[in-house]
This record gives sequence, structure tokens and C-alpha cells, in this order.
Amino acid sequence: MAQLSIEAFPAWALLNNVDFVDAEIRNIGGKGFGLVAKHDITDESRDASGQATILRIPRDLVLSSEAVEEYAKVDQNFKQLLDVAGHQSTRGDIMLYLLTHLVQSKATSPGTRAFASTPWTEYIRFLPRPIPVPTMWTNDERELLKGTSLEAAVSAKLSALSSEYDKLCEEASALSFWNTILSEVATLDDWVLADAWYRSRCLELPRAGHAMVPGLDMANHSQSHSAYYDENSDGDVVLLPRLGSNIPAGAEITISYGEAKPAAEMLFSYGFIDKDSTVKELTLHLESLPDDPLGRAKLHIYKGPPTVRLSITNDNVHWASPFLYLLILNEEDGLAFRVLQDTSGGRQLKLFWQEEDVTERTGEFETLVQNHPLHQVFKLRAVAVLEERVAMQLDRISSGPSYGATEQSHAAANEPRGECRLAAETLRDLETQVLQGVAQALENEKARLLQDKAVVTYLGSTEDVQNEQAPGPASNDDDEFS
Ligand SMILES: C[S@@+](CC[C@H](N)C(=O)[O-])C[C@H]1O[C@@H](n2cnc3c(N)ncnc32)[C@H](O)[C@@H]1O
Repeated sequence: MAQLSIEAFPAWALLNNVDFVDAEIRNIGGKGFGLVAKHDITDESRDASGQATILRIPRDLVLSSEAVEEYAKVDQNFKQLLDVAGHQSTRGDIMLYLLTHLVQSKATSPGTRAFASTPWTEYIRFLPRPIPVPTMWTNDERELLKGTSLEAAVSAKLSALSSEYDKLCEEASALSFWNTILSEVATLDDWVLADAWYRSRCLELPRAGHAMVPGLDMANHSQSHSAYYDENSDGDVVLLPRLGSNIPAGAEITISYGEAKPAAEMLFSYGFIDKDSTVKELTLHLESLPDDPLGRAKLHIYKGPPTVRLSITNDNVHWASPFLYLLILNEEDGLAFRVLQDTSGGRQLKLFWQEEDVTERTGEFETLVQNHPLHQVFKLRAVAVLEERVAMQLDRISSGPSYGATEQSHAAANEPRGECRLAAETLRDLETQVLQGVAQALENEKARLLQDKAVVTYLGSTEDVQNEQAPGPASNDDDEFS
């Protein structure tokens, strides 16, 4: 499918009533396309209602779950696919729409097209590809993420995409039209591309919800963004200058993709790391403890992801994990799993803490243990488990690949691209800093807890029990003539 030159974009915009009041699309070094101001945009540019619209996109171009439903009303083939494989999530429905339009755009001539055309049929041909998100990196490029928090996240995402695609083929196999399309035209790579487009270009609108907005999705991100988007009373989407922002003619107009997103999330979702961001944070997966007989039950009953979030703000170190305290508690402490029968005869796993049913509060154990006499002992266990997890990650990240000179142009075609090396290296440096800071803080916290009176008493008593249970030193009697 041929890309369309961005030169053709103004004609597409005109034809589809997209009003580029005060912006145009240009190539922005290192960021792909972006929006720049046609004239100075100042507070004086505002109209009587106080608005200075930079860009207006009619509501019927917005790709939302509602728009997908509307398309199903005009295209029978799409409706069939949506009915067997859609209606589960906005993301899923929009991806089916994008995939259908990708297939449509692969058709050699309009006469061979199988679907009803929409403004998106042409629009997707302006969109960049490949997208710099790591799911579209080569295997060698993904190797660069080894030891970072994205290593597992990206492999998990790729497996999920592959399963989604297989499920789609399976669900559509009874529809002969789609069976042919999925085996001959729409590939797993197309599904990965649709996911990357959705992830890097989707935004949340106050009324339409998660959506893709053509034209507006050409705006790049900046920490000190000059504009924001909204829906007006007609449901059209508008781009407006932030109060007090003066954007000179020719300057880039930027929006915010999120104020406090960690580097790993920015790279995962958008394919770049914002150098101006001050967020130092990473999320690690927590495994159940190897000798914990309740390990599997805990993972089964826990409602959220079993993770810990580590962060450093203004030299203060934080860790937050609703799962951690459940992870370190045992039956002897007062934790119990029971299978109860409900009124309809079904069996349900329930979790009890000190005889109270806490099945709906599995993420609140840090609070639940607060008044327990062994509170500080539990804290020590949590800190020790975390210390080990952080040490393991530090070990992994420091034994990751070396990057070589980033400015070096890649000699062989299959060598990692410079921008991937740079992004992976930046992520690694940031995450190493956070892990080292947290490791130090955990060591200090452990030392403090080991001095705690309740901890000392508890450790003393468990030592006594162990001594009583251990076989005593061999007595001379044993050596007697036996
Ligand atoms: C919503 S699109 C913005 C338009 C995009 N530049 C294009 O060419 O279509 C998001 C993508 O733009 C790029 N991008 C946005 N802000 C950026 C920034 N501050 N630095 C580098 N790349 C950026 C990333 O590739 C991201 O995935």
C-alpha cells in the first residue's frame, strides 16, 4: 500500500471539513510530523466567546466506539466481523476498524475494494510506519531492553497480540469472506501495526471516550505543552491554546500525553522518552515466594496486577505495592483460604484475615496488619522480599547488553537503529538510578527495623524455638562402644 505524501493532506482536510484554522502539518526533526502555528497565536487571537480555535475536526471523523458501530451499519462485511470478534472493548473494536481499512488500502484499485470507503481509508495512508514503539522493533533491537522493566512487558505484549490475532482468525473462520482475507491479506504484522497506531495516537475525549482523531493526532507531546483539546457543544473536537500561552508563527504546537508517565510507559506507548520529564519511576513484577504453600491461591484471589511501583521524587524514595503484604503473610500469622458454597450451589474461594472475610480487600493488607502486634515484623519481611527483588533486577540490568556508540550509523541493515539504542540506554540509566536509590533506602529501613523492640523479641523467640528443635551437639556418649 502506497503511503500518501503529506503534501496531499491539505486537500484531504478540505474535502473532509477539517478546519486547520491556525496550524499546519510539518516535519519536525526527530519526531515525525507535527503541528506548527500559521500565525502568532496570542490571547488577542480569541474570539468573542474567549476561544482561539487552532484546529477543528468534525465529530463524524472521530474514530470512537460509536463510529465503529455506525460503520457496521453501512458495511455488511465489517458488521459480520464485528459481531463475531468485536463488542468486547473500545480498543478491540477500533483495531478491527483499522485492520479493515488497512485491508482496504492494500487493494490495488478502487474497483477491487471490498468495503465501504470512509475518510479513514485515505487518512491511514498519511500515518507513519513503522511506529517507534518497541513492539515494532526487531528482535535485536528488543534485546537492548534486557534487564529493564520493559523486557518482560514487551514480550508479554507481543504474545498477547499474537494470541489476539489467532483468536480473531479462529472466530472469523466460519465467515468464508473473512477466512480468505485473514489467510491472504491481513497479517499478524498488520495487527501489530494497528495496535501501535491505536496505542500511540488514541486519546480520551470528555464525551466520546477513547478515540482517534485525524489531524489532531499529528500533535506531538511536550512537558511544557502550548495547547489542549476538547469537544465543543456540537461534538466537534477542537484544539485550543492554553491560557496565557503565546505561540509565535512557525513554532510547534504541542499537547500533553500525560503529566506523570514514567519513561518505560512513554517508550512502550509512544516510542520515545521525554528528556524534560522529571518522573523517575518503574514497575516490577512480583513472583510468589518459592516455598509459600499459599502462593498460587494468593495470586488467584488478588484482584490487581502483582507488582511494585518504585519511585524517587525530590530525593525521597517510595515503594508502593498493594500485593506485597499479602505476599509475605502466612497461615501462622492468621491468613486462611476457605472454599465456601454460595446460595446457588457454586463454590467460591474466600480469604480470611484474623477470621474476618477480606476477599474483597486483598489489596489492603498493609492497612489490615497495621494494628497487629507483629506489624513491624511483617514490615521487615516485606522490606526483605523487596530488597531481594530489587537486587535481582539490578543484577539483570547491569548484565544487559552494551550499546556501543549511539551516533554510529548502523553498518549492517539488521543492526539496531540508533534511535532504539538511545531510547534503551536512556531507559536503562534511569531505571538503574531508581533501583540503586531504592536498594539503599531498603537497606536503611531494614537496619532500622532490625533494631525495633518487637522485631528483636520476635527474632529472639524464633531463634529459641529453632535451638530447641535442632539436635544438640554430639555428646561423648555417642562415641561410646556401641
Ligand atoms: C500522536 S502521534 C504525533 C504525530 C507523529 N509525530 C506523526 O508523525 O504522526 C505520536 C507519535 O509522535 C512522536 N512524538 C510525539 N511527541 C514526541 C516527542 N516529544 N519526541 C519524540 N517523538 C514524539 C512519537 O513517535 C509518537 O508515537
